Amino acid sequence: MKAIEVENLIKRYGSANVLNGINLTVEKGEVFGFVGHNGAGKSTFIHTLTGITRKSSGSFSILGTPGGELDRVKKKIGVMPDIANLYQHMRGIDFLRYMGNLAGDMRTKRSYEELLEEVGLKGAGGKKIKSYSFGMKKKISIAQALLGDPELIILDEPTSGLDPESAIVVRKMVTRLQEEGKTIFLTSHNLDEIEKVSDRVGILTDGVIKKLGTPRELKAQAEGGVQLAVRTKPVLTAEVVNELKEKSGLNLAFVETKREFTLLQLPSDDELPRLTRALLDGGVDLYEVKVEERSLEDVFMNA
Ligand SMILES: Nc1ncnc2c1ncn2[C@@H]1O[C@H](COP(=O)(O)OP(=O)(O)OP(=O)(O)O)[C@@H](O)[C@H]1O
Repeated sequence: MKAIEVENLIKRYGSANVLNGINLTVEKGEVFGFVGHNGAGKSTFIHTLTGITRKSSGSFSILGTPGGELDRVKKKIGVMPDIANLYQHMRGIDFLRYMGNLAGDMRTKRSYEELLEEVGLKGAGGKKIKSYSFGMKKKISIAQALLGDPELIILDEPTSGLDPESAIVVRKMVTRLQEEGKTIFLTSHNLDEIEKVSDRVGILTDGVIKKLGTPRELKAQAEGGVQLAVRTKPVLTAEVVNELKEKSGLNLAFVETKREFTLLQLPSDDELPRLTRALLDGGVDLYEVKVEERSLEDVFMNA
């Protein structure tokens, strides 16, 4: 049984197809990172899968249950609410207990306090939510998604607005939840973070998933081969690089000079030994070569 299966899902708002035929399968136990620019439709996708909004057409199932029978499976899904939907007048701990009761959560008062601690809200349970900072509200939303021991946890931008230390706490939590066998579907605009925690990543562009794969697979698809930063004496100019290219027959491109480094592009790092030989044969002394990895950002920008 798959955690999420989506076939040709379309969601229209007025005449705009926000989701324009999404096909996706998320395996059980997977951490799936969903990325896309502002307004791409990530939240709309989550809202459709969780029954907050209705699909226009297509089909989906969650934990083996068709979208039309979502109520049967809702207790097994933990969704992080929008912070605007938190009960502001309640104390943090009371809010979690109240929501926990609704979700069939059996934990004791003490373990609600542990839950608060787990999301980085130790000692804040006695304060009213309206007095919480933005980051604290975000954390209690994450805690709400964990109530009732759900099998599938859906987190929409859990770390946006969190300080770096809190973001690390959340990332560790995601990894721990996966170790417990949970499936996690999360969105984030932080591509480094997505790469760190996700088994697979989907990039939503123009209403469809344009790129899908492990972070490694996606980076390997990035265009432009490998980028190298070489430190040489003398520092390489575009002219020297062109001469080198002609003499060696290497498919080499000059990118730019950054202080004592020259950035070069090669189709793949298989060509690196030939490049180093060509440099030495050309009377250039080589002090350092750094292969600059393609990032998910490169993939994202080209999606
Ligand atoms: N209830 C609604 N009625 C009409 N249009 C909507 C509604 N909700 C979302 N939209 C539109 O759908 C598009 C996708 O919005 P959505 O919030 O899903 O994007 P997102 O990828 O989550 O963006 P962000 O990264 O900024 O959170 C936007 O153009 C938005 O204006």
